[in-house]
Amino acid sequence: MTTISFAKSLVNPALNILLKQKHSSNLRGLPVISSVTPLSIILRRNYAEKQVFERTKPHCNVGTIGHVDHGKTTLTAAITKVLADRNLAQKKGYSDIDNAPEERARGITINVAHVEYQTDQRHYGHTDCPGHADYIKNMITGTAQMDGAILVVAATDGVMPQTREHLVLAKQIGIQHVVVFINKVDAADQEMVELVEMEIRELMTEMGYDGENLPVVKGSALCALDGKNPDIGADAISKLLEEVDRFIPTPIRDLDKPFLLPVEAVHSIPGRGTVVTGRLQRGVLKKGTECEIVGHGKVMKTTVTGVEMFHKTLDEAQAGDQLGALVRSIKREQIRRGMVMSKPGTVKAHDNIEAAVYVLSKEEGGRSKPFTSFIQLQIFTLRLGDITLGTGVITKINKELSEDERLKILEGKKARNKAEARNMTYVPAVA
Ligand SMILES: Nc1nc2c(ncn2[C@@H]2O[C@H](COP(=O)(O)OP(=O)(O)OP(=O)(O)O)[C@@H](O)[C@H]2O)c(=O)[nH]1
Ligand SMILES: [Mg+2]
Repeated sequence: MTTISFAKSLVNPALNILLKQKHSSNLRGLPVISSVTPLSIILRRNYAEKQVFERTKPHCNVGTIGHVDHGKTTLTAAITKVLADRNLAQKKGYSDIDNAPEERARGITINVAHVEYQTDQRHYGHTDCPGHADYIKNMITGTAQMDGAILVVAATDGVMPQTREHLVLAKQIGIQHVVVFINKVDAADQEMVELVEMEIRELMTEMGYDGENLPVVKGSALCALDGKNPDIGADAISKLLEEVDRFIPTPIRDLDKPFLLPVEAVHSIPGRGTVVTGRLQRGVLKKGTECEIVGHGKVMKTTVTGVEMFHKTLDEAQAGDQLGALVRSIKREQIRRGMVMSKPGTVKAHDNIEAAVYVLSKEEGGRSKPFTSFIQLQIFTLRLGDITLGTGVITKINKELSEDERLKILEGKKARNKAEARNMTYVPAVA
């Protein structure tokens, strides 16, 4: 762990780095990096037909993570199908979830997608994350919204690079409860499935989870989706959901604190106004509430004139809800990702923070080269207590450089001249 300082960024070179702990805070206008949320598209389409959301069960946010093509989206679709058969969800087809043209063309998930379903116990918001290494920032944003995760591992492949990487990230983000689904058992023999289970339990232990005891469910999302082989299809999905209900606790939400909503996306609804979407991080948000939108050097006062979750209107959103808030007299262009919506006077913007960071090693999907002062980083999700933030530049790394280290930087052509190199400090990627 190394202490470094961040300031506002000018550019966004990609880097996998997670802020773990806040030492002092000073943040202004750090954009929240996030992905397009289909929730907002749903909101746009459905704002007119308003159903009312009734909060009859505790709400929990889960989602699917894992290596590319292991079946996360198929599983998400299968869950909605199995629950739709019990009137607990609206069935979502595979193409309803991966619905961007590029996703369809490439057959991979790029943006996270949010779907909604219920079990007998709870109401769920489910985020389907992309597995492809190129979209890791979307995965991080998606995972940051989860209270627990479903790790999908294909029995045909076993543990693959993003299985490991997603687990490292989930752990760093603070996901304490992971249920494993070994998928594609229709295409693998029994021996292989058992080997994969051993492999994944070992990996989970290595990552600091209770690998021996955590639930591992085996099945085939595709069979469930196609309504075939119920023992590995629908029944396996039901078993998975039972384990999710049992193993992932409903988090205790911070309902008493002033509300705070980091802006994930902003949309304009013709005839209605501007809608801000995101996950309410703390407090409750009611229709008619006065609020401030803070960040990027601005503080704007407005009133929330409507609140929605998964197409339905809400009288009151609670911490943990993935919502859309209609705001009065503010144009879409005035609000950007990176701002937060909060109770007036409770949040101040800063442009400097000091933080302890955990830097992913090359093996964990991070970089192999050292960081230098003034390097500009993209920090996909920063969890500073309650705040989720975005991009930054390291202005100072509090570690002295040895002569060798300085030379290494020079060789790496990070410094423009020797004088610059002498003033640089650097931190090696640590495991
Ligand atoms: N045989 C078999 N194939 C499956 C199963 N589940 C998914 N697949 C296939 O595996 C491929 C990838 O499935 P996806 O659901 O797109 O995988 P993904 O993990 O969402 O992929 P990314 O989001 O791009 O990382 C598709 O061709 C699916 O039809 C299964 O249970 N059995
Ligand atoms: Mg997918």
